Amino acid sequence: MKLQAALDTLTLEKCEELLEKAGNSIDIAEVGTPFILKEGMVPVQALKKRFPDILVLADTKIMDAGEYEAEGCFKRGADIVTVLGVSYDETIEGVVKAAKKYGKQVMVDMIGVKDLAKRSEEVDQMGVDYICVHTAFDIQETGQQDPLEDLKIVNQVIKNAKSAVAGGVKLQTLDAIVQEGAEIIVVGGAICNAEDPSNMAKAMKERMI
Ligand SMILES: O=C([C@H](O)CO)[C@H](O)[C@H](O)COP(=O)(O)O
Repeated sequence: MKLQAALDTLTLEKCEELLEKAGNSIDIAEVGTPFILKEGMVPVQALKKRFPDILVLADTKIMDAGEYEAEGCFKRGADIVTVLGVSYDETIEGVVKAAKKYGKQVMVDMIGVKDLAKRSEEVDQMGVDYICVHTAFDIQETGQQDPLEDLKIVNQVIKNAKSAVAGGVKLQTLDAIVQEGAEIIVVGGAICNAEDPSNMAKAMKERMI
């Protein structure tokens, strides 16, 4: 079970400080979508160079030119890229093609997917590595989506890919997710906004088996 720290709001300097202090607990450093929108691929390149042993995920949320866009990320050091589950099959297949070319990995972000079971079954046939249920930041407070329930749906239908979960995961909600099982647990705000981010990352990783 891997801990993925979603780096959405910290400066590159703060991200490096976090990985320096808690790198043993963080399996995957996610350069989050807001970070990429602000800085492009610069943090992906910088983190990969400084922490070659930590997997770097570029949270690009690709949904248009799959192969072309993914290739640009892999060339710049990303180990994993994200593509949206609501994309056309051709886009997801293009990302998979690029990943195979570079020996890298693909995470499909199921944010906004209406029929999670059906789409997960479809995506599971496309050679992707991870299928990630994701409660969008903008609906986390509404209570209309439960990451744990979504994870159960995906775990029931996948045969090839591994599951991942993202969106509002906190120390208090971690144990139930760990019990259900997911290959990757993505945590953003609960780590980055903690009083001591490195201690929080360590505490969360300790609870993951
Ligand atoms: O992908 C993310 C979000 O859409 C911002 O782009 C986050 O990295 C992901 O949701 C995890 O963050 P938290 O919800 O803060 O744990």
